Amino acid sequence: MAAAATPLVGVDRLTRRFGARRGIEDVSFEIAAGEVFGFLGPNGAGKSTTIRLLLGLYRPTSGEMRVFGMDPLREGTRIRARVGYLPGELALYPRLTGAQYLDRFARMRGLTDRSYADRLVSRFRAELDRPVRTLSKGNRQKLGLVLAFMHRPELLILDEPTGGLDPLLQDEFARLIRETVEDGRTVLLSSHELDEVQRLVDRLAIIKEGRIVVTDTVESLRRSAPRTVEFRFDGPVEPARFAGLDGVRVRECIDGQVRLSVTGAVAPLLAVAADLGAVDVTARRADLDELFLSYYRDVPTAEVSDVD
Ligand SMILES: Nc1ncnc2c1ncn2[C@@H]1O[C@H](COP(=O)(O)OP(=O)(O)OP(=O)(O)O)[C@@H](O)[C@H]1O
Repeated sequence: MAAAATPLVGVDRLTRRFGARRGIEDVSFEIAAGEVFGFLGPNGAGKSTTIRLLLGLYRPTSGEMRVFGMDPLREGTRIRARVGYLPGELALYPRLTGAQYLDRFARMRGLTDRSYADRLVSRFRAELDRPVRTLSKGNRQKLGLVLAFMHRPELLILDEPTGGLDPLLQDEFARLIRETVEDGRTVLLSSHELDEVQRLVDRLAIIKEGRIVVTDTVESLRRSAPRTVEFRFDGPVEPARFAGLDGVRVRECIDGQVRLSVTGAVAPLLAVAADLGAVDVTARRADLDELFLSYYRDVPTAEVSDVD
């Protein structure tokens, strides 16, 4: 999906250093209204730092950013009033109960109609009666989600949202995300888990060591992701016959069994296989795992080692 003329979130060459330490470097992306945008990267890549900058909680070293057309540094309070934020590390006062949290957040946000909040509580089976210090990680996360969504904010910023949720609640969360965008609202979802991101988002940026390495739609990334193709022959074959083909990488060649990673056209490959007398073929649907790992490992896709 192309970003709208005025993106809801716009980040341009944003850099934040912590003394000599890297935070993020030259990060640029845009999020259009109504989009679910994924921010994917390994631990320490810079996801939380970017989010904190967008919320006006950190001052950038250099670069530009806008949220709802406003500058987070000067108008952070106004921005935060329109955002539902689930931090990666949910810091809650240990003695307060979930119910007390809900009351406080409702008052702070001037929320008089609590019916949506109540529905969220029952959907996520959030425990409201116990002090939060006695809650498990998953139960704290459920409370955090209710607090982030309860006032139907225009923009949800969710840092590692499904950590600790069981599979049923992860499905419930996926439904909530879909409803949120059907409602015309926008979601920025940060995660280090590809599965979580590819299931939920339209477009994503992969960040590594503080820099964006790719920004694209999940659909287009999937199209460019390598497929695994395996051929079986009656006897040993020469792998060089395959290795010379464009977009083909030989991952394994043992006796008559050849396993390949294929990103290019398949016709030349099938011609070689037919010429060598292939007796069987299996092909696996392209998934993002190998592509994703290639970005994580910082080697070109064609050089990725076996990930199976
Ligand atoms: N307040 C800080 N002081 C010093 N360094 C910091 C601070 N906050 C972040 N960093 C550094 O910035 C880099 C990016 O960290 P960040 O927390 O943004 O990563 P992340 O992608 O959110 O990781 P994770 O998935 O583990 O939460 C790291 O090298 C981290 O050590």
